[in-house]
Amino acid sequence: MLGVIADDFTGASDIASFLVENGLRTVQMNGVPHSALEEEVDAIVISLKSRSNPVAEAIQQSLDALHWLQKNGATQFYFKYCSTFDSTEKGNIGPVTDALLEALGEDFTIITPALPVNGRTIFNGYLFVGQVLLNESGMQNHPITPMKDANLLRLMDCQAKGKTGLVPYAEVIKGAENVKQCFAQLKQQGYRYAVVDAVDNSQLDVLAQAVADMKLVTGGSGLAAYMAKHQAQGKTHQAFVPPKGKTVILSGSCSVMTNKQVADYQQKAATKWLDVEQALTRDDFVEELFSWVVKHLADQYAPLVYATVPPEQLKQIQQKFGAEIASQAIERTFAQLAGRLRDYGVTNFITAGGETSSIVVQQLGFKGFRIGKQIAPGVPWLATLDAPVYLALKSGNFGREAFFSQAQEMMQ
Ligand SMILES: Nc1ncnc2c1ncn2[C@@H]1O[C@H](COP(=O)(O)OP(=O)(O)O)[C@@H](O)[C@H]1O
Ligand SMILES: O=C(O)[C@@H](O)C(=O)COP(=O)(O)O
Repeated sequence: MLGVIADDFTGASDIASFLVENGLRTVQMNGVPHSALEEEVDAIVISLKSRSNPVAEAIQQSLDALHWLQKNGATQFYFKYCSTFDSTEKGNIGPVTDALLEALGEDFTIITPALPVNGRTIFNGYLFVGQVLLNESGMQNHPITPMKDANLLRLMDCQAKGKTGLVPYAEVIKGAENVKQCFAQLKQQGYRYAVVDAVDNSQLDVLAQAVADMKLVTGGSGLAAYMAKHQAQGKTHQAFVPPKGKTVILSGSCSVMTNKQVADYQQKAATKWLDVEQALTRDDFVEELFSWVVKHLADQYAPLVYATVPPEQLKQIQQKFGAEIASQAIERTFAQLAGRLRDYGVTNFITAGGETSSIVVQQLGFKGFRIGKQIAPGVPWLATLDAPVYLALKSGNFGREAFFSQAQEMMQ
């Protein structure tokens, strides 16, 4: 059984959706569960909010997740992080990978954020988004993890204990046996991690075969899709769509794509900006947002509350209030608002942004999720295991311009 440790909630539903689409019976859990899993499944995904926590906390959460997965029957482990890496030279991917390797008694793994279906590819160890390098893609302006370097070897060398090598494209296309030999050579030369090039899905297919016996694999959801395909051997599962119900959209991502999605939705529905200053200074601000949402719940399209701003405005806000204070105030406001709306009877939540989605789901407190139909690659509908509540957790960069209306048009 495959045990996945995902460093945020959008990332968790992303990988879970690809596992299901490729035939594995999968559940997604909200944090490390307190009891054993009763269902019989092929894969378990644990959603953590560990991407930008202090490193010791991220390690502890990840090890707790590993131990729970081991107790619940997982035999191979996947550390899922963002396809845009979202981890600067001080980030958690290296230290968490080291801790997981150590706990499993292993000394080698791979680094593969590639997700070609969403334009994330790796060539000569550099991560591209579409046709540009990661650090030219808009990710250099990310509010929490500004990516100023696209070289995955350099990023890992700054973060992790060991040395990082490369399996270049020319070697990957020679096939799985050759890739395994490259791993063996790198290991012999004292490397602990291998960045593996992948410019399209066929390299991920090769790589999935090369890592079939690797105890710990790390990467984005692209490789996991092919690992699932090989494990499931042609099985398929029916994915659900959510029923129509009271719906709200909460957007806390400032990515290029989310900015476009908010602009698109402003032409279609009632939208309200979450002003950081008011979030910081007014005790009744959540109540005001709540009343505004309630007023629009019967509209044709659901109301959207958004903190999303373009890079220039983000810079000004961060200079005025401090980046951490601003982001915490926004996350707190979204979490409280989501809680109020759930108590009021809202059943369908669409959230944009990894940190934003994570805090909202943690606040709502459901045990876990079944995985439904994808709205866009990597963004499925989720049904909670505990109540008739449905969520779509959209990674900042995923989906097309009309994502928010498309998600609602799928409801039956
Ligand atoms: N207007 C804003 N000013 C300052 N910080 C913001 C603003 N809007 C969003 N943020 C913060 O930026 C972060 C975005 O991260 P996240 O939700 O993970 O989005 P993404 O998926 O694009 O990475 C959140 O912590 C959020 O609170
Ligand atoms: O791999 C991805 O790109 C996503 O699954 C992901 O990790 C989402 O993170 P955010 O962009 O912070 O939503």
